[in-house]
Amino acid sequence: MTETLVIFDLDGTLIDTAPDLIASLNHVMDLSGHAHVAFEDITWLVGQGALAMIERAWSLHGHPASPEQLHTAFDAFLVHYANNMPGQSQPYPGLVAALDRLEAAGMQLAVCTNKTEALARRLLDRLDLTSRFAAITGGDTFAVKKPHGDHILGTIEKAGGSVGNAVMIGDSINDILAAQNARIPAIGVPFGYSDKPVETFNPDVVISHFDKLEPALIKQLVEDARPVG
Ligand SMILES: O=C(O)COP(=O)(O)O
Ligand SMILES: [Mg+2]
Repeated sequence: MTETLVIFDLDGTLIDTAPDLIASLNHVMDLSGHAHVAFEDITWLVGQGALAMIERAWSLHGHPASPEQLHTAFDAFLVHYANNMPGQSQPYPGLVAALDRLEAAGMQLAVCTNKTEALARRLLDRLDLTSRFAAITGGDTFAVKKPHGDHILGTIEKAGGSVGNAVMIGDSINDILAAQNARIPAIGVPFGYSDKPVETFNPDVVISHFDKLEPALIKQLVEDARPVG
């Protein structure tokens, strides 16, 4: 049997990236002459990748972007965001200790994010976390991204895991839906960026802090998801 695989979302789950995402987004808003977005808008803007974030920010101010404007803004965002990493972004409290516990219990770890794979790798590199993960996949790694189940299935395959022995942890509807679509258990975290409470997406369990992420919980979720008989 393969090792148990614990798959993490990135923005709003592993790492609190909001201040840097908002700073780079507002840099782009400056370039295009639009008003800044407020920090509180993060819950509505993040989750579908940077392109969607920029599109939503422009619409928020009543300036729907043309495809050309969107791509120019996207390129400027990527440069600004990549150049300023890691900025203020940091792992959520208790994360590193939780990763240590899972690894000590023989579990494997992976990242499945809608960020571009290059940005995700660069950020995890700068925070010295890359070597922890058997696979890191982004919104542009496959033909589809979360909430499509194939983003998770592709991540499991890259990590050398199996569908019957994997769990997804995330902060947004895309993470929970992707887990449900891939038919693996979902753990919700309430400290990230979601415009609705994570429990409304029906994850199997919600943990309020990484202190609660114990190997026994993961094993139980995998066990409960197994078909009877
Ligand atoms: O950057 C985004 O919009 C989404 O990123 P996430 O999938 O890691 O939450
Ligand atoms: Mg997220």
